[in-house]
Amino acid sequence: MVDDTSRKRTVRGTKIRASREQKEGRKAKKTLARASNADERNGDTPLSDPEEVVPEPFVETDAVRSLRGRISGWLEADQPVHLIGPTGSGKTALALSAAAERDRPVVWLNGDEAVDTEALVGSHAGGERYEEHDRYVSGVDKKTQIVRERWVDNPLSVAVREGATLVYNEFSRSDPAAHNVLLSVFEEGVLERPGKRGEDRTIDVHPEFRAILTSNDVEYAGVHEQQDALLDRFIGVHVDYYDAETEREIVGAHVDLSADDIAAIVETTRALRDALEIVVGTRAAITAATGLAVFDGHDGDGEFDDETLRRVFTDVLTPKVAGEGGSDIDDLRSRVAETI
Ligand SMILES: Nc1ncnc2c1ncn2[C@@H]1O[C@H](COP(=O)(O)OP(=O)(O)OP(=O)(O)O)[C@@H](O)[C@H]1O
Repeated sequence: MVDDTSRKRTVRGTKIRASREQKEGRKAKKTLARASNADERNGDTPLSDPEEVVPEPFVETDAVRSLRGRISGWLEADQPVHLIGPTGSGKTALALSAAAERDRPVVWLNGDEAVDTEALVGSHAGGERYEEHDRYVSGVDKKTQIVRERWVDNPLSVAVREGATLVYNEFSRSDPAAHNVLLSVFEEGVLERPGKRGEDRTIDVHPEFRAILTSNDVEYAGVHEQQDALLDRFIGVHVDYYDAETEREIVGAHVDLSADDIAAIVETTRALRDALEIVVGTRAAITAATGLAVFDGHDGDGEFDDETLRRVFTDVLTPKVAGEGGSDIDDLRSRVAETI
């Protein structure tokens, strides 16, 4: 019977070549380590394939194609594009369609009060303690304690590094101070990661990185005014409501109603848009159509009766005035009734 102690001694004294299995194992471990580093760096930021972000449905009329052509042209000219327009006019759908046209991954970011520099760029996710065991030579177990600072990149860093198209929706809802890091991205092609320690504190902007930002017109409540120095670096494309034909096609693509019904809904939407001070976007037309498809309410001639149209449009638009007192809702009801 072989004495265990002596076997260890013998083995320790012999130079052992790593077996093929050991080599394969180490290679696999390295691959895994690389993959998990990438996941870690990307944090929760998904990199979408361009075809995944195509809005569904997406209607392309001359008006839509012309706007998207302008956006795509400016992106090709390496200019960040800022889509500005009223709520529900189609900015997000256009931004995603233009992003999908580029054959690059897409990173999505939603602006709001909570977005600060860290949320854009990344942060330390705490220290991670792990033990490294060296069992290369059987019988020898060398342990080393390593504490590694984990840094997790957020959407801007991921997009800049990967050469993605960043779609930054409702950009003007975020605190303008958070956007200081954007200046050097667009001006010098460098992203600084404040808070990051070590040599890779900055990232060189990938040549294929592009940004499409969307904002409601600045007069809308709750929107911060962004610094001029930054706005100056964007191309501004105004996205107004589409022409009636495009709106009809859009509403018809979303809701299964007859062409006559869709035409009546779009005509009513556009009349209310002109008559009321509140924003009556294409989204409102789609929502009204969704309701009308359920409530029906056709008269003897097969047309929507006015009373049903009034009720549905009042319900759709009430959230825009609710909270400002009951009299505003009464006012809305009578203005809708006058228009329809
Ligand atoms: N070309 C299009 N084809 C199909 N649907 C569209 C198109 N453009 C806009 N829409 C639809 O119209 C509605 C409003 O569009 P979107 O959300 O893009 O507007 P927005 O201007 O980004 O709105 P908000 O300012 O509220 O974010 C959505 O339901 C969207 O799907």
